[in-house]
Amino acid sequence: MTLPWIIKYRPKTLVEVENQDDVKEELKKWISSWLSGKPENKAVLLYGPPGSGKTTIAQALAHDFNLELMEMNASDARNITAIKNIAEKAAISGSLFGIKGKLIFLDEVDGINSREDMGAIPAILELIRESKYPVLMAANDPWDPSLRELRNAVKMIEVKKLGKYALRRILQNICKAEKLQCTDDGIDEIINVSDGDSRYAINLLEATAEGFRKVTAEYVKEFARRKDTELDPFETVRNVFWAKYVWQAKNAVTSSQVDYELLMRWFSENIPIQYDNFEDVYRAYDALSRASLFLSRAKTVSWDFLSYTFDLMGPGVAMAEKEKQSTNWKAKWRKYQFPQTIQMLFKSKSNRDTRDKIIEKIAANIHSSQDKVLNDVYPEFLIFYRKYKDEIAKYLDLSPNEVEFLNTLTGESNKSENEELKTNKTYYKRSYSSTGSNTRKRYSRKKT
Ligand SMILES: Nc1ncnc2c1ncn2[C@@H]1O[C@H](COP(=O)(O)OP(=O)(O)OP(=O)(O)O)[C@@H](O)[C@H]1O
Repeated sequence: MTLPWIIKYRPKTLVEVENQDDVKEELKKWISSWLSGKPENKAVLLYGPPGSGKTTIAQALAHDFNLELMEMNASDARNITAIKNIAEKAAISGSLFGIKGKLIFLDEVDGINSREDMGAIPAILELIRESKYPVLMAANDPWDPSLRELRNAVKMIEVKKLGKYALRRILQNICKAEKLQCTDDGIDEIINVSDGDSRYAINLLEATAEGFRKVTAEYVKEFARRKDTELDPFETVRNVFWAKYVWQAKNAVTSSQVDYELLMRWFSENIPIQYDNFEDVYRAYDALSRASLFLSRAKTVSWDFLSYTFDLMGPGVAMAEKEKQSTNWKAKWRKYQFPQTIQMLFKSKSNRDTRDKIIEKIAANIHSSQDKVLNDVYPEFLIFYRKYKDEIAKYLDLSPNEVEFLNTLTGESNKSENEELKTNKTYYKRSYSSTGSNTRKRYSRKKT
């Protein structure tokens, strides 16, 4: 099975984690204080730049102390119900079978927007107070004023970005394990452009190896970081749709810094915009729905499934266009659209209440949970709504307010709002709950 290397080579134990000795020592002391029944601090917040190893350290810590890691990824950490849910479980001492203790891990708490996610921080504070288990958190930037109370309630531990020597060892070990020809200048080039971000460095090594079967400085430059591009979902989506070959599409998704779940919404929104042929649209949605399935399996069963998410979301969506097989194929330029569901996150509370009412009605009609409807059904629902407005309004018994809301939402997107969204990097950051807990933090993810 081909696993992304960031997952395949993620250290399992603290000993395997390069450097970060102070962090490891402090964490071991902290967990030991819990095990001795006198916890020094109820919660710890690990903070440091992306790819410095926060998620990796959390997982290795749980492994070494034989603790069950109860992870919440970036979007869960913004969801009050999800936090309360985990808090309830955490308030009960002893696990179901009394074998393993637990370590609660909330990734990317700096992604919480105090205005939009009102209640999330108080819920986390309550979780810390009530929990019978240690609560570990991670953030890139914990200095936002809205996180002040949280900072006061935890012990803060800084995770510094990895130095060149550590990064070199990580990359060289992978080259050796993969029996890959990596020149010294190739590794140097990766280290230079990665700026201490090990996730980026490993992804770049993998992308270069996959594209060229050899890692030299020259080849690495081909894939080198174009920061803005990577953070830009428009670019990732375009690179996938315009990929002529499987490896190009795969590279576009694996090197993107955009959160996987978010990326799925982008594809979901833009597949019918990019593809004209109905069968291409069908194949692309089919691949995307399978990607979504594997992502949820990756999060709940095993991160091994994550590689399928990459393959289906990138090459699966890209190769859905049959015409690509012809020699005359040319990429079609299209104006991509922001996912409607993401735009909603930025709208006022009353709008969100209206949306939630609609979701409640859909959920009741299809006998599904509201969470499922929001994540899996709602994006497609909006596409169908454009076509079958009247029928849907009648069937769901929508109020005039709800109809107006849906009409606005499915009409022309608001330019200034898009600009605002474009600058909100929080939503673009790949979470490895996606891979990390993620992925994580993502795929997320986060989340490898
Ligand atoms: N100290 C380390 N030793 C060995 N490998 C590491 C180390 N730190 C990170 N890595 C590798 O880099 C990958 C990314 O690290 P990780 O996801 O833990 O970073 P992070 O700090 O949680 O990033 P983010 O803030 O973006 O979530 C891991 O999958 C692992 O393979």
